[in-house]
Amino acid sequence: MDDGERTAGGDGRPETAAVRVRGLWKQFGEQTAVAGIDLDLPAGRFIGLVGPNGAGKTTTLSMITGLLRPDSGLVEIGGRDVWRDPVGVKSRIGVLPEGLRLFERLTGRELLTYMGRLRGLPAAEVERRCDQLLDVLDLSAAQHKLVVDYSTGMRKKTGLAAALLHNPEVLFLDEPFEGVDPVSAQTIRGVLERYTSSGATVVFSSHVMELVESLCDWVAVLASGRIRAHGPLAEVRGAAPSLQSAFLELVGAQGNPAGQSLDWLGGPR
Ligand SMILES: Nc1ncnc2c1ncn2[C@@H]1O[C@H](COP(=O)(O)OP(=O)(O)OP(=O)(O)O)[C@@H](O)[C@H]1O
Repeated sequence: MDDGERTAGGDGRPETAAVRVRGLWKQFGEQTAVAGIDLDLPAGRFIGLVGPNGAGKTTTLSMITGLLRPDSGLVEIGGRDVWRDPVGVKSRIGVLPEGLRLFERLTGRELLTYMGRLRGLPAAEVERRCDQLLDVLDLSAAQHKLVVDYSTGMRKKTGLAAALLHNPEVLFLDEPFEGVDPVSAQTIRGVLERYTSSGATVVFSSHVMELVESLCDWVAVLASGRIRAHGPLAEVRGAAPSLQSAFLELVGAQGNPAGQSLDWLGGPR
């Protein structure tokens, strides 16, 4: 796509690219983590970035969101270059990174208030949005507890609230459901579905195919630092019975033959 703005959705929907990636490359010493990615992520979609462990998902998302400088390549969000206009881009995106670090000695409420003020929102608006987010994410009862005492799920939900406070156009989430119980997962899911139904874009990485299949309407499959397939979910799944089977075929996973070398396991003790 030369202008990078209109892309064919593949399911009959003409689409605007929320994120445009060209020739993205990252090397760590001898290890090529991301090997030349070209991708247009359509706006208003629930997008899953899937791939096996070590495929390059976190590295890709970190480069797209301006957290890690690529060796080469271009990333544009809403038509703005992430590395030439970092402030312009960062005001329009929300990020829930992997291994999220929060200020442990603030309460959940204080943390969100701080983030909202950093984003330049007026104090009254921050308070209003904090009330609503804490309520919707079931964090109201814990809002005056220190973050250091929060569980994994509470941390993810706090991170999500912080990423949503300024009402970004695109939300990037690295493994948002990892370590989250089914109740919290359902809550997070509801918030994200509501967010995308208003025309915003969610991009999240995961290796849990069932989750991606049930949430996303558009997927990109990454393996060994390269895009193996991308497009509307139904198109990527093709004739395969599930995204999981399509994924295994795409990433060429023969795997280890079910641990056949573990001849001692389960034998006489
Ligand atoms: N800072 C780093 N230094 C050296 N190698 C790195 C670094 N970050 C990532 N890598 C390597 O780059 C490759 C891609 O890693 P990345 O974390 O992006 O994969 P991933 O798809 O997010 O994996 P996972 O699903 O296991 O989180 C891996 O081989 C990893 O070991």
